[in-house]
Amino acid sequence: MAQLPIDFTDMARRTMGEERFDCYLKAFETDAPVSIRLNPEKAKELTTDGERVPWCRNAYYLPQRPNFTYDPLLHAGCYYVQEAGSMFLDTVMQQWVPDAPVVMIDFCAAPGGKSLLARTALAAGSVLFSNEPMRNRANILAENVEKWGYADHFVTNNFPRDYRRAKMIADVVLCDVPCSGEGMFRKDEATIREWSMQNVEKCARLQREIVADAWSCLADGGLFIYSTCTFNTHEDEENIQWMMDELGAEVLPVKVDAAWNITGSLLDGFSQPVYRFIPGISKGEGLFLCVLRKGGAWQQGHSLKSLRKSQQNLNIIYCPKAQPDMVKVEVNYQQAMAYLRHEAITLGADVPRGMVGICFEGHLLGLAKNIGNRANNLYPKEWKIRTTYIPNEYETILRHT
Ligand SMILES: C[S@@+](CC[C@H](N)C(=O)[O-])C[C@H]1O[C@@H](n2cnc3c(N)ncnc32)[C@H](O)[C@@H]1O
Repeated sequence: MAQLPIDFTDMARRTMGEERFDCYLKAFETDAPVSIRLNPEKAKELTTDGERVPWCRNAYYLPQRPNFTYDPLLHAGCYYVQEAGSMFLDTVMQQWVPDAPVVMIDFCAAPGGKSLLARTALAAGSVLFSNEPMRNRANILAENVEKWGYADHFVTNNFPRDYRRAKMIADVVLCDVPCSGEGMFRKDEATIREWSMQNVEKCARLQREIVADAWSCLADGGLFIYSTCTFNTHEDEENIQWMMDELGAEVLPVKVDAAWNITGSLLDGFSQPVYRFIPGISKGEGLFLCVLRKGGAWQQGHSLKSLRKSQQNLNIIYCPKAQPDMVKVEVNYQQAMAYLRHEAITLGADVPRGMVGICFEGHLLGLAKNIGNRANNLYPKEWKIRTTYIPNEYETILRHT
């Protein structure tokens, strides 16, 4: 592992305290836990035997990291591989998001883990806009959203200021802001090399810019969820203090279980409820999260009414489409992998010509045009898996209930 920067260890030891910091360092001697979240709309008959992630519905730790690329059910959107700490969002959504149709915007959404979780947790009739300003990352987000397959889930490629200019209004806003990534050090060595005190300060400034634009899109009485995957108080507590002072935000508490070992405020003199998952202390990688509310009375349905007009000014790169009626064809594991590699596949002689849906274990992978002696593969080229090796046997990650 790359050496942790001395400025980081000095600061983290000071803010976390000696005992916590030692637990955190010890975490580097073990691998990061692997966890997945099932899609309740698609994986109805599926489960897995791992230990449950206690703060999130439908979520499990796996005993080891399988090669997910070789599982067609991942590509079918039956589950998503997500770091467990990030799944704390589910507890927050259950406690604070109204059980009524709402508009939600996730301003920094790629690759999409929190957006997919949020879409699953929102009440029917809600609309979620998942935004990502970097085009290549927005395309990955759109792929994940399409595979997850919920109605009323849009992907945009804008900056938060474009939403402000479009006068978009949401009941719930999530800003999982770009950060210095201290919580990812165990999982991703590149974040260690990129870390510097200057970068922490640069991130803290950018985060305030994003938050200010996002805040202007929040309805009166609306909820604002701020999160980072870093531990330093400049990007965390100090930004929350700034939101309270400059934007008039009120911080809301979240009921948590003591067994989750969540760490609260690490800033002297700051006693608002904030929630930190520190590797070695909570079972996951790093997360900082705080829930805030805008003043004023929330009016149900108000934001949905103004949506049509404001969304015209956004760069929507994906909107959900209804699946056309078609014949579904079940394929075996080798055929499924060939299909996902964008190769032509041959279907049975009894399969009718024309557009067919290719399914693995009953789950749709995508479309093909059957022309008789072969089927033209219509799986999106950008999604194709690039592995040349395919295991002979299907190693299942999920099992039927
Ligand atoms: C921590 S990641 C988000 C992870 C995501 N929420 C998830 O759960 O998969 C932060 C994202 O913010 C994006 N970003 C960078 N600059 C931004 C800006 N000015 N406004 C909004 N998002 C930005 C990054 O490209 C990155 O995809």
